Amino acid sequence: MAPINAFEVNGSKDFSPAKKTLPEVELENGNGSSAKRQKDKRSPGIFFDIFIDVTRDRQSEKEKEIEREKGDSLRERGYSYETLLETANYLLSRTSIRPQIGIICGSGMGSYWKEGSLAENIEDAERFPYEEIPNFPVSTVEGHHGQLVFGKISGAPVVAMQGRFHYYEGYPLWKCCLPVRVMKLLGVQTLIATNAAGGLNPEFRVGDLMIVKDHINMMGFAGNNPLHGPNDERFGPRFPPMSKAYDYEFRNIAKEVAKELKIDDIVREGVYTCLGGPNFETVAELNMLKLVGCDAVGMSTVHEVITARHCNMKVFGMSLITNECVVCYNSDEANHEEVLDVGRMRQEVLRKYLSTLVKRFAQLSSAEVQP
Ligand SMILES: O=P(O)(O)O[C@@H]1C[C@H](O)[C@@H](CO)O1
Ligand code: HPA
Repeated sequence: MAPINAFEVNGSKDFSPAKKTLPEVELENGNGSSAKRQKDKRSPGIFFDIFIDVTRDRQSEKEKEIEREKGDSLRERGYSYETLLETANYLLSRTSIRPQIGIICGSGMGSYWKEGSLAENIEDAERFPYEEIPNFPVSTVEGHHGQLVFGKISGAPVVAMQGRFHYYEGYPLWKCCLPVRVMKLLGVQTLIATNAAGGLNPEFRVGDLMIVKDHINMMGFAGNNPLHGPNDERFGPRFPPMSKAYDYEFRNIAKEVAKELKIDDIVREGVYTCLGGPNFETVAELNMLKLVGCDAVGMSTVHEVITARHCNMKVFGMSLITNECVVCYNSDEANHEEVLDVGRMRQEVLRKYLSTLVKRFAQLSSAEVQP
């Protein structure tokens, strides 16, 4: 039997290369007028002019309506550039800190308890409870502090979220990520997003730290994305690339620093994914996530990183592996207390590691702006 030729479809052979130019098409606009009709010599001049004017008026009315709706829906969502600028200006008028780095403290990293955590060790700290910040959501997770902390870490000006917003709390993704855009308007150039996560990679151990190399946006597969809806170009483009989401240089620095601090035996690198929560995953779900290349699973971060990259912030992601994911039916079940306990046990290491990283990232950024 003759081998099947990939170019042979339904018996016809076409080996010609793809045409470089596209065939001309006649475009019909939304109101039914077309270039052809405009050129139609048989149309009586005066009626034709009136027809064109009416069409043009209708078109500009329609455009205005679309613009109005776009503005309204953004306002309704409390997410307009102007609204977030109001929030950023409120904060800037109450603190002298001009943060360069934004940090989101995950479940194991100071969002639940004060003593010893990174967020509690910020120098010259000025704290803003979320409920006092205009247009800000409030934390509903029990035990989350829910405050923005401005100050310095190793001399670098920072703002830290002590408690984040999760989708499972009932907030839409854009609202979970609102603080990231506020950070951008505060002048933040680098986002450090941390989280607690279950380890899927069989080589990971509880208490390991995973530098996030990439993510899989599971919720995005179903169309749930923080950038869904009208796009405001002042934040970023309609179709942002996401193939360099986690900064390569930051990841290398994190590996170097892990060696310097002699914690490289617990520092890993891998792919993070986020599901909506609040339930922990089924065995079948975890097996599927493993199969598609996820090393750790959590309930946050992915949408924050998408929002940060959309507005051109550099991103570093770090997961604390708080539990081994249960991938057979006779193992113990995951629970939130375990997540918090591991966070508490690792907080000293995390504080040291992250504060060194803040210092190095800040040095890198200031070196980049030198002429
Ligand atoms: O805020 P993160 O993503 O660190 O919190 C994880 C996910 C859930 O909120 C919680 C589960 O224990 O930890
Ligand atoms: O196993 C987990 N699954 C989802 N989120 C988590 N956060 C900590 N551990 C986990």
